[in-house]
Amino acid sequence: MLELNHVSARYNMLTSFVNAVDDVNFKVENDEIFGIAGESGCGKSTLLKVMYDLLNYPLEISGGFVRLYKGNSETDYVESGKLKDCWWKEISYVPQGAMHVMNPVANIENQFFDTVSRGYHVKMTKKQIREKVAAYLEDLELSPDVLKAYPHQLSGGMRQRVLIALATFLNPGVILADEPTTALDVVVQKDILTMLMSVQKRMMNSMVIVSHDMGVHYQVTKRMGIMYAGQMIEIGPTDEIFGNPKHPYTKMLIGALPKVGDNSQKEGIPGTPPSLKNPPDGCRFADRCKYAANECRNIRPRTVQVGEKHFAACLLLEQASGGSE
Ligand SMILES: Nc1ncnc2c1ncn2[C@@H]1O[C@H](COP(=O)(O)OP(=O)(O)OP(=O)(O)O)[C@@H](O)[C@H]1O
Repeated sequence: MLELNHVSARYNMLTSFVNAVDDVNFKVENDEIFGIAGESGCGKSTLLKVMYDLLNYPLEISGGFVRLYKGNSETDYVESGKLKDCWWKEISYVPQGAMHVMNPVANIENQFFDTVSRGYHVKMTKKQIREKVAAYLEDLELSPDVLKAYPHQLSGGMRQRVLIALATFLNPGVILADEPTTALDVVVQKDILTMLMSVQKRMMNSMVIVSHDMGVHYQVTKRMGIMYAGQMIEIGPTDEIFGNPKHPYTKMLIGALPKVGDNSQKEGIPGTPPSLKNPPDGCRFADRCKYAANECRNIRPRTVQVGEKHFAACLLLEQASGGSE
């Protein structure tokens, strides 16, 4: 299980800050696929990096923490700053762009040797590792022949599958995947999503998928969060987000999706999100929201419960509910 406790993060540009993640608070349960959606630049990838403790300059945590629980324990955990010790074995990360993250001069077998040496503290011979890796690849319906290949010799889809195999080989409790299907054609996308789902089903771990593609969330995730301008503005079961969205932004996002048999003209969302260098004090969506009242521009909305396991941050919903978090 992974818990985010009022997490804020920013890029330190020396003369200013880009406040890419603002006060994000949620848990990813064991044995679930959780999705994070939102338009480009809203902070999805930054949030995933913070969840993995991949805090390279200029990115820094400016508030809160991430807590990674080991196995099913509620008392054995590690927090931001220490998560690196758990990389590969307890938590792993499939970054965007499989080509760029693999070592171009190492064949896939050597990349597996590397992974094992970073994640396992017990000694295994190369022969033992080779056998284990080959068996794992076969389980994932990947030919062990890929082990001899270099990344540039594989297709985009195959590289992504190998990356997922690498990230999941040591059976981590949490897997984070950033835009795992971007830049792949639809048939390959389907293969990748099927692979992720089958890995999760087998390991029964927590998986977090970041994607701007709502179709990916609809097909794969059980619960999801919608980000807007660095904040998590709605979170709930995926079928509720699609069937009964509450936040005006989510409503517009879902309303803009094409549906089979619906020939009506779809409306885009007018305007652009605010700058994250100097975001407004009130609701960050107010300038684009057709329901916004004057006070929405001044008062920061609190997160309120709007259904079973369903939460949204909107002043109008807060007023309607009486305002409990
Ligand atoms: N290295 C960086 N230095 C400064 N600002 C950055 C850096 N990386 C990202 N940002 C800014 O942080 C904000 C959030 O970016 P992020 O990449 O997390 O968004 P995203 O939702 O993942 O977008 P996309 O889907 O386009 O990747 C954006 O305003 C972006 O310009």
